[in-house]
Amino acid sequence: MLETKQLTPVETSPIFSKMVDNSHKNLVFCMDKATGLKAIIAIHDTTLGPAIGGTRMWHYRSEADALDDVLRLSRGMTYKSAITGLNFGGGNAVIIGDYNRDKSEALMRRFGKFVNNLNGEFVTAQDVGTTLKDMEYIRMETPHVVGLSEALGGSGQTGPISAYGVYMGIKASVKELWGNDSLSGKSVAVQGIGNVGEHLVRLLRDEDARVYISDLDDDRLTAVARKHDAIIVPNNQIYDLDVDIYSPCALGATVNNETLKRLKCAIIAGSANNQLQDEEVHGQLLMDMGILYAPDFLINAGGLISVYSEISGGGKKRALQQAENIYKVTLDIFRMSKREQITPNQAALKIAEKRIADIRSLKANS
Ligand SMILES: NC(=O)c1ccc[n+]([C@@H]2O[C@H](COP(=O)([O-])OP(=O)(O)OC[C@H]3O[C@@H](n4cnc5c(N)ncnc54)[C@H](O)[C@@H]3O)[C@@H](O)[C@H]2O)c1
Repeated sequence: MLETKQLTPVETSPIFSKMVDNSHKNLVFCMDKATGLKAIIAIHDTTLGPAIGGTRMWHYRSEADALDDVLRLSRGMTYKSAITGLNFGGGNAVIIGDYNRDKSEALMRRFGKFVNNLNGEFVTAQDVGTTLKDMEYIRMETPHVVGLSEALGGSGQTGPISAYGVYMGIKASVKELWGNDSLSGKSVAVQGIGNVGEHLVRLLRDEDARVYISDLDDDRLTAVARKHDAIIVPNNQIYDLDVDIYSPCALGATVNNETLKRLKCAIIAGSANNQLQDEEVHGQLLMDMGILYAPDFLINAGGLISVYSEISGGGKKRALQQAENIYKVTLDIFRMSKREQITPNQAALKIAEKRIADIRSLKANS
């Protein structure tokens, strides 16, 4: 008789448990010694369509941080598409490295080959640390890239339309709190004046809001302050300002235990993905503190709307109309949040998850 040997249980890998936690579908690790490429592609959900998401290049403190970022970003993309009514799933990619020092044509093209191997299950676009030029390099290796320059038939920079969507979300939040949506005389702290932030500053200043700005790039700060008559504040003081609105437009997780002790605003509404360090904990804390939070994945969907128009052929006018609709959806979310006594983030997730579940069952039964 064969002796059966008892196998010792395999220690649970933090990678797999992290995938299980948020039901991720696929995770691809991309490595190329010749170009120094180290990247991770995460596919969260493809119920509504191919997983779409940016490729971010960032000097992460650790590979674990990069993994956490890509898992959170890809999940956010699923809900962003779902709540905006687009037929995309959610995915994202991160390239680990300093975009000023480590980027090259060969590295981006090698990354493009990894994207191509996924046969269209993942479609990528520009994000923090990548440019339209990088998208052109990726396009040399795969058709599964959007947000190309207008000269190449793409929809061009997504910053302006993303900023417009965020502006709509801010106006809806102001209407919810103060009964009318005028920004004249309102004070806004914009953290990060990059592609989205600068356009947002312009829209806010056009409506006569008082705008404070911070960024890591001093030259850019001076130029934007001069161009739009905005007030520069040192990075570490942005959370202490006595303003009506805090608008995070740099990186995520800036709403956390530390900053919540300092923030004095009535509204948080910005473009950065994953602004709440912990959705449940900090979403609830904001509600308890009486700070109105406009869900990031809802109001920053302008860029996605823009690249969707590139694929669907909807055109700029249609994309602008869809971005304008963020105003109405944001107000609907606030109403649902009040009615059901849940946070605005939970309300937005509930609507997005319902759409995904409905379409999943429609597909299963057809
Ligand atoms: N570009 C889009 O269409 C789009 C769409 C949706 C969401 N977003 C998100 O919005 C945010 C901004 O996007 P972007 O395209 O403007 O990026 P960007 O790289 O052009 O600009 C980001 C800016 O933030 C600054 N910054 C970084 N860390 C900072 C800090 N700690 N304090 C102050 N400033 C800091 C950078 O110096 C840079 O100027 C990102 O989180 C991005 O994921 C962008």
